[in-house]
Amino acid sequence: MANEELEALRVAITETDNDLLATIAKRQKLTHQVAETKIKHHIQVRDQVREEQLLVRLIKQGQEVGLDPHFVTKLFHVIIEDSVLNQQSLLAQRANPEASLPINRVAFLGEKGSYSYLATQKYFARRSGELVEIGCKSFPDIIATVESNEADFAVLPIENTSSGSINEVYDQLQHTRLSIIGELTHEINHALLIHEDVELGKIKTLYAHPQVFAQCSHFLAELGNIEVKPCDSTSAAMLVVNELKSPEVAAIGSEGGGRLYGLKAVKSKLANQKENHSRFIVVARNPIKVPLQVPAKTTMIMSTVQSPGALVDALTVLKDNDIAMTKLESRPINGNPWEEMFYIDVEGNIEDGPMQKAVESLRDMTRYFKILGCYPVEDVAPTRVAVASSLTQ
Ligand SMILES: C=C(O[C@@H]1C=C(C(=O)O)C=C[C@H]1O)C(=O)O
Repeated sequence: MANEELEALRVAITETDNDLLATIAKRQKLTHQVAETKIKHHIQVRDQVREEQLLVRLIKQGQEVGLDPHFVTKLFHVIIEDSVLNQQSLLAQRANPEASLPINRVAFLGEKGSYSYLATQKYFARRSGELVEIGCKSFPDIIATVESNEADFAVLPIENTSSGSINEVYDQLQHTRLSIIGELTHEINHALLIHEDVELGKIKTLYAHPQVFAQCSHFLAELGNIEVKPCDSTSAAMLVVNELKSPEVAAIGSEGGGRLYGLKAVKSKLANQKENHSRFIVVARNPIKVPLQVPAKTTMIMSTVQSPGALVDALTVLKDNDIAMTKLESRPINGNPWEEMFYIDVEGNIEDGPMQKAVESLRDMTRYFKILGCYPVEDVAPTRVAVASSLTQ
């Protein structure tokens, strides 16, 4: 009897969920039309005034039907983020028809289940065309695969909130002819993964990528006397544990990835930082044009002349042109001891006037200067509304 009652309610919930999906799909189609209109009339994709107005109205209307303002705000932040990213992606694809391929061959580190694999899936979900995944063993292999035209794109992790910059990838960028055409941030939730058929006993050996060990150093210190074995990728670590089927071994990787290898997660959130995210870049053989209606970022590398204040002078050029720097990184130059290559991320489109002026000055005053790429910003900062005040309106 209780079961029948529950079943009937669940049928009604299923129907409501289906209606919700249909409504969200309808909204998405409308925002697609909005993007077409913005292309035609050269209007900026993001309109935070409009977002604020709609959030205030929805919070109020939600409250009238008994919905918590925080819930409504959170829900619509997700919906708006998706809408903005889809519109940006459409504009970028229209501006670069030659880069919109029927088949996207994408190189990444590891195999199915690695974090790079998950990031690849996420980035290419918004692009048209079929996805062909090409798993690689190392960062140089990934770059070579795109340079030799065996792949069209590569997805590479560049920095992580727990372990910082991924130097190996920065070093690869110094020598490649490839351009950065996109970026994305992906949550990295490290879990302890063991084979499904074994009981969690005394783990003696842990398999993972060296980056993972770096991000989980506090957890490893707690574990004490355990042998850590570095692998080429998190998916390679999962494969080893799957094959060994021993209660004494475990891998660290994503829970979803582990499932693909018959592994279960027995502990999660293992990284030193609670908020553990990685930023990935997407590279291709040719640069792309970013429409001026889309927020853009530009990455450049340079080595300055060896005189006091040379780096300060270079950074002053950015300041004088009102260009905001979002990241500054330095790496040694191979073969030139004690000389540094600076990697600079700035907000701005390479086709914008102030950016062109700054680039011209930087080319003149540095020993080496190269633009690594200009690409759409994937980070959609949520529009904040004062929840309490909107309720009193
Ligand atoms: C859909 C639009 O584009 C963006 C997305 C919005 C949304 O999904 O509601 C609102 C404003 C814009 O930032 C729009 O301009 O109306």
